[in-house]
Amino acid sequence: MLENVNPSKTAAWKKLKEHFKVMEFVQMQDLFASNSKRAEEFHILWDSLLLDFSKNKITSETLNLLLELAEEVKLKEAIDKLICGSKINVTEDRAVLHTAARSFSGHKTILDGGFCVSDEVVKTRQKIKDFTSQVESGQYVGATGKPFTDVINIGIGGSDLGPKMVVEALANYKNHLNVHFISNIDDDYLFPLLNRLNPETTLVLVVSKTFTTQETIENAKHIKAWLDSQLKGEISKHLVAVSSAPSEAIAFGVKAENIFPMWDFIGGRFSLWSSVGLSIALALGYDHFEDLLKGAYKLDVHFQEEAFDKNIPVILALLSIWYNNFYQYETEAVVPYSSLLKSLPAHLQQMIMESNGKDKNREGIPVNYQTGTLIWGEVGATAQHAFFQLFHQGTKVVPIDFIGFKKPYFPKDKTNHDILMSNFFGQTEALLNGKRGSRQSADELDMLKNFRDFEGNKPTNTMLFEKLTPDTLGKIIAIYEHKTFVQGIIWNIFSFDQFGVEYGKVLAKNIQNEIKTKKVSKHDSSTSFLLDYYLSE
Ligand SMILES: O=P(O)(O)OC[C@H]1O[C@](O)(CO)[C@@H](O)[C@@H]1O
Repeated sequence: MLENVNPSKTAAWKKLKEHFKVMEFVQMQDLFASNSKRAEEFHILWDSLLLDFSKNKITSETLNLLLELAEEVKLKEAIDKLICGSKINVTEDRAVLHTAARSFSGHKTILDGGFCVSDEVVKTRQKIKDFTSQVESGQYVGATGKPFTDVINIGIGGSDLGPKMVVEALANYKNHLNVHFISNIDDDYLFPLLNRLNPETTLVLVVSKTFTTQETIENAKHIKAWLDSQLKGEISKHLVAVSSAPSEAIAFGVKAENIFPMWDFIGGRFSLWSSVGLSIALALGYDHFEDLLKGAYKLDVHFQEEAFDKNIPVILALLSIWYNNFYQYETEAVVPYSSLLKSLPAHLQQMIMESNGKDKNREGIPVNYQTGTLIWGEVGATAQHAFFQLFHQGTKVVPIDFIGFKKPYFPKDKTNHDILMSNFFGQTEALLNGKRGSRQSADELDMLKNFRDFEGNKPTNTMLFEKLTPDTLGKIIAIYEHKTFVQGIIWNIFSFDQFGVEYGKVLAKNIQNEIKTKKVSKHDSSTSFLLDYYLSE
């Protein structure tokens, strides 16, 4: 069990509140002016990742108090409990072991009842490896004997966002298999895709932990019917399931040997490291999938062993707490300077907001402080030309994570990469320093200067990696997973359930029946009004 500590009652929180009164109007430019070694003081260099967090509204006192808070909420004990497989997902009575799915420590994690997670992980990795190499090599073929060229991954939420993001991000590592992702129920997307594909050479992965998620199952039924109508022969060769409900998958028509396990100790939004990552292995080849896992594993070791003041996820989480709970900034942005990472913000949205969007503490009592960061973003430099204006001159402050790479994938000519990265550095500089004395000519109106000048003082973290590789991407994702975990611990909430979104699914099912029978039962007057209008001819 996790300790139950109300963060707002801790000594550190009280001291942080007092300290905030001093810091609230401090200008970061002044902090830099008074300390020429600020960047040296506030950075972490680990495994060729440089995190510069000096452009934040902190002093060493702020950091020490935040670290005190981490101690008071017993963060170290919580991390150990996470990694060793304690049942910290209390509301669902489960352990939380996504780290075990990417562990290479050789350490055996045994659950109550004697189930050896590590043996199961090793067995599953081998199954993924064997299947992937058979499909890649053309040894495993479809109903008409042809090798596969395309793979459709049907899944939603964690069964889609993570794998899709990784496959896109590592496009330069791809093999000849084209992997397509279907998540929404949307014929306008599904039909054109199926029209483009040849059923003879299309492999279908139905990825659903529960095997009951409506969007996934309806899409799967539709695609199965498409295979059935177009192919003569054994269409089960085209069907693979990733699920913790094998009997449902078999009832659907998947052969037992084509079912890959999902375990209840890995939440959907943390599952890309497990069989849910089968689409990743198929798209990139197993070895690259394993490199991704190894990158995340290295970060796990860093997270568990490094002192908190040099611990990347811990520092990022503490800064986020500082802004969320003291400055009361409501959102955070993540801006990766690589077009390949365009789906990273969407993956992080599910991972962070489904985890920490909770208003009750671990005793079930409403919290009296803010939880759950709102996260959003887009790739740089595109984002600069979309919403950065508000970052620079808006009334809202949005702390931003800048993620960049020293080298591009194709290193021959760095010209464009250098331009991209000049923007990366230039933006954080402008956000820090703002702009003063903008009058362009002697006779220009003083008034115009007011519009061109801006004060800066906008916080950013800069994460500079060597290159976007599977190993690097594994680290990036794991950093945010652990940052999310740390925040959940500090906020004293349960980060691994999702009852709200599950209830939404139930209501949708009821309404679907009403639409089918055209009989609207009792809802609030707005919902009834809308349904009546929807059903009217
Ligand atoms: O894998 P499943 O069971 O189909 O669930 C898909 C997604 O639905 C959710 O339960 C809610 O969106 C997520 O947590 C999960 O990733």
